[in-house]
Amino acid sequence: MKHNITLTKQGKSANGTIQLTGSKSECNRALLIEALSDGKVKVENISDAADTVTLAGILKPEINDQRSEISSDRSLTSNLQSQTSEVNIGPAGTAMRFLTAYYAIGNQGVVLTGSERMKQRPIGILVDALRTLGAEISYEEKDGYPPIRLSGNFTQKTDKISIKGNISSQYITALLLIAPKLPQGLEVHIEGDLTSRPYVEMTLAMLKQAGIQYNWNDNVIAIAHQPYQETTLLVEPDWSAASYWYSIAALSDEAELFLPGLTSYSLQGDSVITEIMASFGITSVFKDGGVHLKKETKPLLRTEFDMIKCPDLAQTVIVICAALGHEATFTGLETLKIKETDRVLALQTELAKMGVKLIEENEVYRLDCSGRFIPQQMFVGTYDDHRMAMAFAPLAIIIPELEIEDADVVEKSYPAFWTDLEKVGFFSKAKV
Ligand SMILES: O=C(O)C1=C[C@@H](OP(=O)(O)O)[C@@H](O)[C@H](O)C1
Ligand SMILES: C=C(OP(=O)(O)O)C(=O)O
Repeated sequence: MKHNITLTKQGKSANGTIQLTGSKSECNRALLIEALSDGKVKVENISDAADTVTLAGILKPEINDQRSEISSDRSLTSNLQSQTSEVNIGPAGTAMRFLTAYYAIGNQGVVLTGSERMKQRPIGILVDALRTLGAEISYEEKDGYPPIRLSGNFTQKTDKISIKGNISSQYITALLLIAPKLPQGLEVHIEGDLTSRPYVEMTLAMLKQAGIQYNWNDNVIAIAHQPYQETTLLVEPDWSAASYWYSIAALSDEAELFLPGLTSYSLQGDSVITEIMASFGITSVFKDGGVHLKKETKPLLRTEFDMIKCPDLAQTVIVICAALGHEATFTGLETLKIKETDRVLALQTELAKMGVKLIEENEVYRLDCSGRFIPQQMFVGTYDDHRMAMAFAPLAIIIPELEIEDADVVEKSYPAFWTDLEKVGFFSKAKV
């Protein structure tokens, strides 16, 4: 059952310490590496993001028992336990792509499926690459989209594949994660531009931590067949989740927040939020084992933002600009249309409720704040997208009564979001 909440905020200051959950992206990679490592790799600081819990439950059937008690109707379960062959990963895109590669080279026949939205998120580019490698995969419903059937028969036919880089980096990560297990290793040739590049860098850095050597030259990444080394992968808190705290700081008159565990040398590309938010007067000081955010008043001069390396920050930054009435242009938003929802359309629809337009011209998006107003009340539609809920929630600082649709949507990456907000003076009430 979906339920909405009304969010209000007392005062315009935000002070406190917020312990964020582990990075969903790091955890999902770590779980795959662990599963492929023949027991050599362990994972520490596992995230409680629903997407990660779902993936862990599928890859580590022994924790399924515990999960069945905590699972919500959103985190769908794998039925590996009951020995049937359908694996349902719900709305977890990264997990869908990684498991496609994992089962493609395994010896277990499965049908891999997900939420209704997952059935609209393309997977054909990855399936084609895996078929070229030797996997047997067919589509159960619509060509190019989940659900897919993986036969469990795999004989490597080639060690070189070409793959488009501009649709989703997750396809490339999925291939790199299985590469060390392939008898002939793998050379991935990336065609055209590579979107979300820091996520590929994260994959390679984590493989390296697990003892895997690679070579990245121009558009070719090569990984030989090789064993994993014994190691423990320690997951850092989630920088994409941290972005909402930067947003709260930016919209407050006064803010001092401490986010333990975050580092300046993060594997997560979304740590670039520190640089982006410096332009909004938020300083980030790394000390005491985390990052201290502080609001300082300074003129906001930056007007161009390229989100191609950090697409998950796009909603956060666009909503902050809209809230501040700061006109800016945004590029690198192409992949937003195939995420949890069409995020461009969702932003356009919701920002229109405060008179702000996001106008596209030749892949450049201009935020037009000429008709902007601050309503007394606003209903925020969230479209099954956790980032819609979290990017708009800070608006409660400036909008007296904010209603947010389907509050549980945040569970996908940040289940404690609403309770964390209460620590700094937000108040959320179930809407009846
Ligand atoms: O590899 C990952 O962990 C992710 C890659 C990005 O996707 P795309 O490469 O599809 O942009 C990002 O948006 C997603 O939330 C997580
Ligand atoms: C796009 C996202 O996730 P995924 O692709 O894993 O569903 C996200 O968390 O913003």
